[in-house]
Amino acid sequence: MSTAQTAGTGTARTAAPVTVRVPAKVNVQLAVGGLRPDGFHDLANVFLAVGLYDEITATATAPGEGPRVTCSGPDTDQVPLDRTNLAVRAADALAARYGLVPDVHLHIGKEIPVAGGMAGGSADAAGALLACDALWGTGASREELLEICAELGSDVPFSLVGGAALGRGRGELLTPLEVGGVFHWVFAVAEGGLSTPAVYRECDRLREVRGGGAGADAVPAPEASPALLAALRAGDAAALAGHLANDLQPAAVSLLPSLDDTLAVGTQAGALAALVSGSGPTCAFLAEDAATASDIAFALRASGVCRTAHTATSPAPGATVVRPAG
Ligand SMILES: C[C@](O)(CO)[C@H](O)COP(=O)(O)OP(=O)(O)OC[C@H]1O[C@@H](n2ccc(N)nc2=O)[C@H](O)[C@@H]1O
Ligand SMILES: Nc1ncnc2c1ncn2[C@@H]1O[C@H](COP(=O)(O)OP(=O)(O)OP(=O)(O)O)[C@@H](O)[C@H]1O
Repeated sequence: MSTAQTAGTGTARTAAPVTVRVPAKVNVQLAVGGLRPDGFHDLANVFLAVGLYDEITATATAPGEGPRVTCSGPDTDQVPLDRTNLAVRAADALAARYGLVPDVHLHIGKEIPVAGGMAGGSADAAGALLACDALWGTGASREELLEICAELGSDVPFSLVGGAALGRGRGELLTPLEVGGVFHWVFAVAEGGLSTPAVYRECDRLREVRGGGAGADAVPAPEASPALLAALRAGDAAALAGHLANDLQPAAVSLLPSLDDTLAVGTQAGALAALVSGSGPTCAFLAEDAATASDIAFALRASGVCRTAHTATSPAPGATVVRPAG
């Protein structure tokens, strides 16, 4: 047992470490509208949580020590271990709201690719928020947690709620969606990452070039596809395959043209459909069943077009406390 000191009240409590598991996401539809004055784009963002997880463990440290973060997993060297880490920013934000000193060690067990378009940093932020809330006994409401999530990043609210949801605004305003079955996926992880702002900038640049300089006014308001939402509701993989769409895909491919080869290999190996996940460079392949997903992952690994490939199913639950068991 360790001791947490809350600066706001000056009282010491004993608290066991808290571990939270948080899923990755794939955007089954990402409709990108025009550039807003605040630098974000209006979206119709259909999020689906997938069963690839980061685990965030929050442990109380000595009073006055401040936050500390460590990370384990294949991409550890690309994760910042200072106050810019999104998990630390989440702990800082919760502590600031409740007048506490964030004396906490956050350990990230990382499975989600870094800068891969699967909301890995966002997952860590949502996980750290929930873990610190439990560790410190702050008892923040769901609404308060969602508000802090939205301040931390556009994808962070979805990492907290999981399942499937339509994200409006810059992606932070969520409406839960019904999912009628299990979907089987393969994710091809690229060597290196892509910067999300750079991919949005490239999307704007391509639109300018292809629209003959017509600008943001020519971009239609983003709308979720009713046929795609119906396919999700029905749990119908073949129908969903026909409606997967990502407006950021041309930009990601423009920045990393080898993604076309990755998409082709997975498609030839039997995927129902292939697309870039969010801002990329991870490529997502929808498969008919678990056996086909394994075959596609094997073909992708053997081809050398990606660093590795994972299979996973969706939907997956949002951020969940796994230790201490509830
Ligand atoms: C590509 C997606 O992953 C799809 O879910 C998200 O839209 C990105 O969400 P995120 O990584 O949480 O992004 P944020 O941390 O909120 O924003 C990072 C940067 O991405 C760009 N950005 C992000 C969201 C949005 N709706 N429009 C944007 O243009 C902006 O340049 C912003 O400064
Ligand atoms: N806990 C964290 N895990 C990973 N990256 C982090 C974390 N905190 C900060 N970062 C920084 O954020 C950048 C983006 O990482 P992240 O894994 O969130 O990208 P992403 O999955 O493409 O994001 P999204 O899909 O939400 O656009 C990294 O390059 C890294 O510098």
